[in-house]
Amino acid sequence: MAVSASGVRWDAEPSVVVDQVDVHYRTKQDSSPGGLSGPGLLGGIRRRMNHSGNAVKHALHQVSFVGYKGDSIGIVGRNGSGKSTLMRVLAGLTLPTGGAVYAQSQPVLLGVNAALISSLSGAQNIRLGCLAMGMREDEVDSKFASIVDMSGLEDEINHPMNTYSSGMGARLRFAIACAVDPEILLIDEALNTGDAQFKQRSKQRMDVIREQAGTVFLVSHSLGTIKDNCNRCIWLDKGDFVMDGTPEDVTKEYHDFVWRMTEGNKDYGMRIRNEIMSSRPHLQVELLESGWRSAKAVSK
Ligand SMILES: Nc1ncnc2c1ncn2[C@@H]1O[C@H](COP(=O)(O)OP(=O)(O)OP(=O)(O)O)[C@@H](O)[C@H]1O
Repeated sequence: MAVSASGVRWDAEPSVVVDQVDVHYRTKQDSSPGGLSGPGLLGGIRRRMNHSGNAVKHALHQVSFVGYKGDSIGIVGRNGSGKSTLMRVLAGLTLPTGGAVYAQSQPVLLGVNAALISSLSGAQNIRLGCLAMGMREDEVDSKFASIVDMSGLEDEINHPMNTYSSGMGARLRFAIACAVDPEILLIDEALNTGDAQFKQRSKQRMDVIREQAGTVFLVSHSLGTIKDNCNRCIWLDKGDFVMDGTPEDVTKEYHDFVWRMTEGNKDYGMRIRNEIMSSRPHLQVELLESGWRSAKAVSK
């Protein structure tokens, strides 16, 4: 599927429309003598504080894009760029401060911290996780064997989860999240801890979701993982939506940017980043007669 610079396509059906989403976090400042609100730093801090003295963090700023059925969208960006926040907004776990998200079905978030209980066995956590995602007891029974198979934990499934390595835990969480056959699956860094066999299995599972006209979002710091698993990539930086395009194009620009920021000229890096960002057409979300939303690209 072709991906234009605006990310808008007419040959595919939208599954998620993100319309000018802002997320601002408010955090209490440390008022201790050595804390950030100390007098020497007041000038810099005040600009980012609201009148109650709380710091305001702009985790996402006017983020707009459309996810289509069959898309597997990689999300890249430096630490603190807003990738996990975007996943949480898509899953409905964090409410946007502004803007809106329209999704054709409930997105399922698979995070490294998915709420399983470490003192329980893998088998008990499969039941717990599936019930928590809304499956019935009989559905859990019928899918149990395939979840164990997907997790690759046949021998360890009755051991407590706190005896698992991080990769084994990630495999179990992935297998549980996939069991509900989500149309929209959000994966936050979970694939990075798995071994080669798990990476192969998870890729196959993601391919099946896409083939069934689902949409996968994949947050990863591994550009290889993004290129191997995605047909499209979004680059976030400090809450800004910088670029949307093919994984090859976006990861190359992002890689060059990171190199400039760490090894080269930061001002030049930021200038190129801002130029890429401002060359992106503006997305205008439209309400269709069907009640659903679509989007068109308009020049700024
Ligand atoms: N619950 C929170 N309260 C206050 N600030 C938060 C909260 N969650 C995230 N932030 C801030 O919002 C910004 C974006 O965080 P987020 O976790 O979405 O980034 P990220 O791109 O996923 O980072 P990483 O690559 O390090 O996982 C960061 O500056 C972070 O400090």
